[in-house]
Amino acid sequence: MLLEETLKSCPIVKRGNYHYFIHPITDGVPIVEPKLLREVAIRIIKIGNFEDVDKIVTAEAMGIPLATILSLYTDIPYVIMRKREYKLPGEIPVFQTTGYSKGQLYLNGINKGDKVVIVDDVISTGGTMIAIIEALKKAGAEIKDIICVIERGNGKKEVEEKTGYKIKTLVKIDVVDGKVVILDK
Ligand SMILES: O=P(O)(O)OC[C@H]1O[C@H](OP(=O)(O)OP(=O)(O)O)[C@H](O)[C@@H]1O
Ligand SMILES: Nc1nc2[nH]cnc2c(=O)[nH]1
Repeated sequence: MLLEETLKSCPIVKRGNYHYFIHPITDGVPIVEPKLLREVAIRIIKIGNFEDVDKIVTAEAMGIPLATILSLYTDIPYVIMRKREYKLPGEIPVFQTTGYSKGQLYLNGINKGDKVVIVDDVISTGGTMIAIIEALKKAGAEIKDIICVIERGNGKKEVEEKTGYKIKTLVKIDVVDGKVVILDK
């Protein structure tokens, strides 16, 4: 499949000590082909539980194209957790750490009792997913499903153990000797 094929040949750069892979779905770089975006969206819809869901939730920045195409396919509106504070009433700030960055994420637009599906492009350390789940719990949302396109490292397992939520992914990878390798899930 195109996702796996394109991952195997994608470039790796160092961000501090972190070996960061660069791929159209996770970076928008160098170019996003519609057939790849479509494949990924259809695969997410096949494994995800979008029935009776009020809102899709994602995090800035690279969850946005995914949430957009999923919203168009499912007719479910979406909410972006932004890195910028808007100071709207009820805005929920949470702390986000990744393998290479630290910052805040801000949740708006979720009402108590909303049924939500979380989508993101990649789960690595799991720091971002912990922040998203924390914000949604504070907002009183009901998390119906969590889907990330790519998993690497132990983050998925750690988040599952810590939060009790199951996280679905399309592909598991590792970065070995400057290359992406596809792992069995
Ligand atoms: O599991 P983690 O270690 O937290 O990594 C996963 C996060 O890293 C990327 O976001 P990033 O904050 O780099 O923002 P970007 O989407 O703007 O690249 C990606 O979109 C995930 O949200
Ligand atoms: N593009 C990209 N996004 C990430 N988010 C967390 N880790 C990574 C990575 O290695 N590459």
